[in-house]
Amino acid sequence: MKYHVEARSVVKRFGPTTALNGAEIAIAEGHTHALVGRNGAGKSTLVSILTGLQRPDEGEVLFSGETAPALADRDAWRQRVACVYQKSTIIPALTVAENLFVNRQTERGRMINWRALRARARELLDTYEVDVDPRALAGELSVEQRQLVEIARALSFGARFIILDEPTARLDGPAIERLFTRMRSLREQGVTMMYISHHLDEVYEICQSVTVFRDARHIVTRPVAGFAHDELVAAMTGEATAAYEARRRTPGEAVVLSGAGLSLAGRYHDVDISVRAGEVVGLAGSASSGKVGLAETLVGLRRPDAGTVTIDGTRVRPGDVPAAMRAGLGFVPEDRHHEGFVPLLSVGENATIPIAHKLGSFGIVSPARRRERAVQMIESLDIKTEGPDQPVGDLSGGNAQKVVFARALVDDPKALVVINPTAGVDVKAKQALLGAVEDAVERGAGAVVVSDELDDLRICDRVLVMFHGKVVKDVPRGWTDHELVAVMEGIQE
Ligand SMILES: Nc1ncnc2c1ncn2[C@@H]1O[C@H](COP(=O)(O)OP(=O)(O)OP(=O)(O)O)[C@@H](O)[C@H]1O
Repeated sequence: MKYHVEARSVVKRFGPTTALNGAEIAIAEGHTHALVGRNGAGKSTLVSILTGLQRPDEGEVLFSGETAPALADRDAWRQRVACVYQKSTIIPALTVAENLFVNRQTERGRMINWRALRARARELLDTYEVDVDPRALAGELSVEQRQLVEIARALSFGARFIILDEPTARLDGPAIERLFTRMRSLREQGVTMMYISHHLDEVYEICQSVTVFRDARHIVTRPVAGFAHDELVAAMTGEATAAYEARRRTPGEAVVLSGAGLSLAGRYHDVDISVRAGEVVGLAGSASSGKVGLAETLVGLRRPDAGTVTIDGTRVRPGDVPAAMRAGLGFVPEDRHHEGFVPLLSVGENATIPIAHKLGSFGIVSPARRRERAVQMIESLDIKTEGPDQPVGDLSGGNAQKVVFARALVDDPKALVVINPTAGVDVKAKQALLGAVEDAVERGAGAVVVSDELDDLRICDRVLVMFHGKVVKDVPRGWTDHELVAVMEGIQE
């Protein structure tokens, strides 16, 4: 078989952590090949090595049988491989055209000709059938449009190998389908792709072959056809894993979180929501439904144009996160990179921010108590880290998400709001996080779970479905995927 890309016996260490330990991958020409594994298995580290951003301590990378270029030769790497990361590399303050030609605007030292730049951008976008205005500011694009611009930019350097690192994590159902259609057409044109995802159903849908990494090593490579789901999960986790069983409970009477008459222009209109102690309420809907905006209002990240938010009996000042937390809120934001954690602070410091005032007298935090609490959280959420002193910025994506979760739970919240709580976490960790929400609810909290994932919504006692900024249906437990999706897409009320 002809391999487009190979990594052989790759070792990569970060201090005491061995992120890759003799890891291998070989991707056949023209294949869409999945790379899966638990959080911290070494997938992103392999991506950084396959894209020439990091040098392996041992081992080698080959493209079409030839040794990879020197790290400093960025152009040579760009011609061989492109990567669409979950986190955008697009510069929001620049236009689409500028982003497409960043670092290559001037040819032979000439002044930038803006008109020509836009025309070239238009041509490039047309070639790859991307319907985006080259004059638009990149920061105003949707996640989907931004990814398409990144794919077009990647292909424009001539790369025939694209890595997609969790590309669907922030896309809704229809956008995922459109991405898959595009991937199929790229494959027909002979483009080779490596696809990283924690959604195994996507792996079965779009990939032909799959490689499993576990604990920094290659475990198996097989065609996806005939690779049973249970077997794949067992290869990832090293053991048989049963499906998560949502628990049954009877919600109490007391309302612990409510929003009344909430409106925010362009997002949602005149919404009432009320969550009782011991109850999990889901919020579902497409990207334009307003569900994330509503949740962000409940936690104080957004100030509504009208309406009130009450947490555990306290009417909180709109748009004031600390006030909401003082009233008893714990939350997991949508974008962990912005509002979730402080990368330079340690795991322990991040996880205990909300209780800093309780860990010592006179506002001075006792390091021993912080450490003790942090160690408890690391154990209970199974966070893969060197220890509480490691900066969160060094953790793998899924493990950083668990730290954000730890922070949300550390002060025993009365009201818990989690937005796409399991984004980027592996199958087993997903169960641990959903279990942690159910535990908090059993201790008397009320929770709101906002998610694009039907699996996350299964723990909900009821799901409020939003469509174009309105709550259109209150769906009790027992729904089927098909029924819920139909309501979310506005097909059925
Ligand atoms: N810059 C770094 N400094 C220290 N440790 C690091 C660094 N980058 C990665 N690691 C460690 O290497 C290991 C592998 O991380 P990597 O990000 O490759 O995992 P992953 O498989 O991509 O996980 P996820 O599914 O959570 O994204 C982890 O234990 C991580 O903490």
